Amino acid sequence: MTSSEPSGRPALVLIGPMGAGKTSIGRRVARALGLPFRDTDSEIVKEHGPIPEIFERLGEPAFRAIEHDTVRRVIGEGGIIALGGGAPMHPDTRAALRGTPVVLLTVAEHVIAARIRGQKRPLLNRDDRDPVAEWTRIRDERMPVYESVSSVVFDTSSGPMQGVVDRIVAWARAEAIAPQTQEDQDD
Ligand SMILES: Nc1ncnc2c1ncn2[C@@H]1O[C@H](COP(=O)(O)OP(=O)(O)OP(=O)(O)O)[C@@H](O)[C@H]1O
Ligand SMILES: O=C(O)C1=C[C@@H](O)[C@@H](O)[C@H](O)C1
Ligand SMILES: [Mg+2]
Repeated sequence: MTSSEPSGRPALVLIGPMGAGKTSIGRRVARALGLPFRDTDSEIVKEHGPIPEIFERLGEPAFRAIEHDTVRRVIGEGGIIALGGGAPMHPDTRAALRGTPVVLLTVAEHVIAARIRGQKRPLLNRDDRDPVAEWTRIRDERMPVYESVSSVVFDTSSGPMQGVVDRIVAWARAEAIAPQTQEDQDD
């Protein structure tokens, strides 16, 4: 069986800080590989409504519990999966990631302001705190955890998004965790 067939295991999971590109890049990687794409934030929104409202109504711990249930379900479904920025902080989620190829996307602080502008991210829009300073604080706090569960790191700060997509697709094929091109199969 190749990893293009549903195996009950994800071909690849994307993690990383808010705005690193997990959703945008994950969707394109899935399209390039002909695999299904799931985004845990979108799944949560479908079932529970907008994320800022969940934070407001129920608080962050309740969001994390919902998120963990969603991640566990989605991980069981296979394909290319983008996690929410904070998902790997849950120990059970880290355990669920064991044995799965995990791609860490990073992005430099100097480009994050443009990416998060105009978006509602509850952890970055608290009180009168500066969203970029909050982003950096949270990124620094989480980075050791991200690194501890990742198989490979790609930075998305510069160059066209498609360049990162191509590098992830090539890596996934080289690691034999994604369908090969016809040329590869003919070798
Ligand atoms: N080279 C690039 N790589 C990734 N994203 C880029 C790039 N250049 C611009 N962007 C933009 O940055 C934003 C990345 O946001 P995206 O929602 O994909 O991040 P995310 O990692 O899924 O964040 P979150 O943790 O909040 O879900 C998008 O609006 C995307 O168009
Ligand atoms: O980094 C985080 O904690 C978050 C990232 C987003 O993907 C959402 O899951 C939510 O806004 C929280
Ligand atoms: Mg996302």
